[in-house]
Amino acid sequence: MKPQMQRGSGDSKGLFVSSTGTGVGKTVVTAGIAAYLHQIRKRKLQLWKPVQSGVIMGDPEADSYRLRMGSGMTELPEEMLATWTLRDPLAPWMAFERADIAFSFTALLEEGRKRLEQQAFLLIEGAGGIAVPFSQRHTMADMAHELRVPLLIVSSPGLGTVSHTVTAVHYARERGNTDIAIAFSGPPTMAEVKEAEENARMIETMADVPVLGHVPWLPQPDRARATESSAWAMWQEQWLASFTRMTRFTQWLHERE
Ligand SMILES: Nc1ncnc2c1ncn2[C@@H]1O[C@H](COP(=O)(O)OP(=O)(O)OP(=O)(O)O)[C@@H](O)[C@H]1O
Ligand SMILES: C[C@H](N)[C@H](N)CCCCCC(=O)O
Ligand SMILES: [Mg+2]
Repeated sequence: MKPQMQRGSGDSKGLFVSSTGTGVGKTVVTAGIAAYLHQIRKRKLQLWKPVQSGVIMGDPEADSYRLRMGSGMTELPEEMLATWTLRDPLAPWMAFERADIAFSFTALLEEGRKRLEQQAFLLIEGAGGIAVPFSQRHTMADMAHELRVPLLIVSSPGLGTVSHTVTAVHYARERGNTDIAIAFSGPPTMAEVKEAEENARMIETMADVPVLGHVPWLPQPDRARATESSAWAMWQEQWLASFTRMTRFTQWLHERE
């Protein structure tokens, strides 16, 4: 595997978490990485969801809510976490259009660069998969590239993942990204260990990217318990107990902190 670092200017550090599609596990993985960097590594952190759609602020289903509670960074106001919260559950391009909002990619990048300058590691969760558009011209991959941060693509461990993941990596590269890794997220029922390992090997060989491992399957507190900080504390404790043993993943993170 070629070591390919993609870094912001100066001391800016961050990570863009994307995926092969929507609903694969970006929020769970981003919250889990944040809990690890914040609680175990004691790293100064910022969390950012540039655009979320299909929710309202404060809804326990909103990514901004789940990132804040899942990371344990409850001192962060939820409003700081998400720049745009759009009602319609659509790709940002169409969600902006339907809400009659004139979206500016340049302004979003400016905000990203300011956030990167704040002497804290910036964890960004994209919306949907890697090719999801903010606008006619710009996608999630463009944002990761423009901000010069490494890209983590969350994908499924099971049948179908090889084509989805290899395609996603090729697309990300075509849009300029060089430092790319994969994390599997999915229930144990989705793939036997042997199958997930074989899928990882095919992806690594075909796309020349590291597959950092299969994160724990650990459902977050449901809507009924989403306001209970003890339920989130238990989720973090269980997540960290498993995640800290994923040495390939944690090593990859340490090299980019
Ligand atoms: N590792 C995991 N453990 C437990 N549940 C998971 C895991 N990964 C994904 N899920 C579940 O799968 C669903 C989708 O996950 P998640 O919301 O993290 O996806 P996403 O990629 O962030 O979606 P979006 O594109 O809407 O932002 C959720 O119900 C979530 O709880
Ligand atoms: C509403 C959903 N949860 C996401 N935030 C947006 C997903 C957009 C997916 C667009 C697509 O790939 O077709
Ligand atoms: Mg999400």
